[in-house]
Amino acid sequence: MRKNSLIAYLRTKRVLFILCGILLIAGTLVLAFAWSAGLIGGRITTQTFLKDTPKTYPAGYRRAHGKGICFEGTFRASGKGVPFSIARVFAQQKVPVAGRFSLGSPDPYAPDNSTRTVSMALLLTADDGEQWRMKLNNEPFFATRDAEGFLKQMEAYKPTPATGTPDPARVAAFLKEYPEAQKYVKWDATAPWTRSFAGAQYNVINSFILIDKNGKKQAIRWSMRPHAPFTSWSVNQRKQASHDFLFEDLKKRLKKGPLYWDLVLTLAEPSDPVNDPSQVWPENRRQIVAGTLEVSHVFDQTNGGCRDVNFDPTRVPKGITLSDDPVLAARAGIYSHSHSDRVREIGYGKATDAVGKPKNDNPKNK
Ligand code: HEM
Repeated sequence: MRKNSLIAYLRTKRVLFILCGILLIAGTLVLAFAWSAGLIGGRITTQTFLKDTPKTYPAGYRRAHGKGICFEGTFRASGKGVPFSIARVFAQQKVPVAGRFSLGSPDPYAPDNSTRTVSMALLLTADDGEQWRMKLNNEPFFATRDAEGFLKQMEAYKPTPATGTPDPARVAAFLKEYPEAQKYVKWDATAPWTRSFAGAQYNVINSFILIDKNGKKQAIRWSMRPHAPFTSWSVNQRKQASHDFLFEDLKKRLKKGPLYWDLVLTLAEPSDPVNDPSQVWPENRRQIVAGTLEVSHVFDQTNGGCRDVNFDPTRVPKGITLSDDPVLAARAGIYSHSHSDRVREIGYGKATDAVGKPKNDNPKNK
């Protein structure tokens, strides 16, 4: 081989070698992105939690807790939270609150007797500009120790087409993998259903950490405890209840005057699990009433207000931080996706009912 053609040959080899290297790196990056987006390898991402929901109802609605009503109110701090946290909300006399009551069902047209889950979402804005957002349910605990368990629970309890009921073998396999969910199943089967938003206690379920002025940390959970007494309905009363019974009841009560809930902080002992929302803490834990929420009036969610808010529970003010509860961490991403999807649908004019236009007038939105 002559010298020139040898050099040309080696150059071609080098170019090929470099090209292969570039392709290998690019391929690896594409695969890594696809894996992290959950497109290959069956990895669970925040999108996995939302994949089934958008087609079941019109655009612009929350992917869960679709039926809701906005409210405004005021939080009055008692001052008893101040020794535990520098968050301004614990000291400020009057904190404005924007909120939302909802049903757990994703369907914005669900009848009020179709689910036992009722919820309260809050956004407190203190005078130092710090916000505290939260979502609370009337359930006292989460079914599973992690968010993947929630997906598996949904899957296991899906009715089979043949019988219209869940497959007992799938349920048994789920309960074997997540034995802690037995507690939730029992609660779900036996606890009375609330007959009013006003008398329900709303629980944060995940754990958070308070930080005081010396940097000392205290793990907590909290509840909004109603001043109105809890009322439940019999199975018959529930069956016969009107479609919007709970929302109508709320409006009627508010015509007579405001409704109140105490913000009750429960302080963890060092032995209490803060990273597992399926585990309740012993009943004798110290509790502090850090203030009282007054709800003064409600208004339709189609008119804005709470409609476009993401009550992301990981948006906490200075003086409160997140625990390492994996369900809390997973929720942030799920809520962000649900929020950006629905707000995008509204922004691009795809939503009709969600923004108060005639119901289902655009078949593309179904
Ligand atoms: C892995 C578990 C969970 C999943 C997949 C999930 C999913 C969702 C989704 C997609 C939304 C709609 C969010 C939006 O568009 O703004 C939502 C709302 C909500 N979630 Fe969850 N959630 C989970 C756990 C929880 C827990 C533990 C609680 C109770 C503490 C909770 C309470 C709520 C409430 C109250 C709302 C309605 C908030 C509002 O009115 O804007 N969720 N959830």
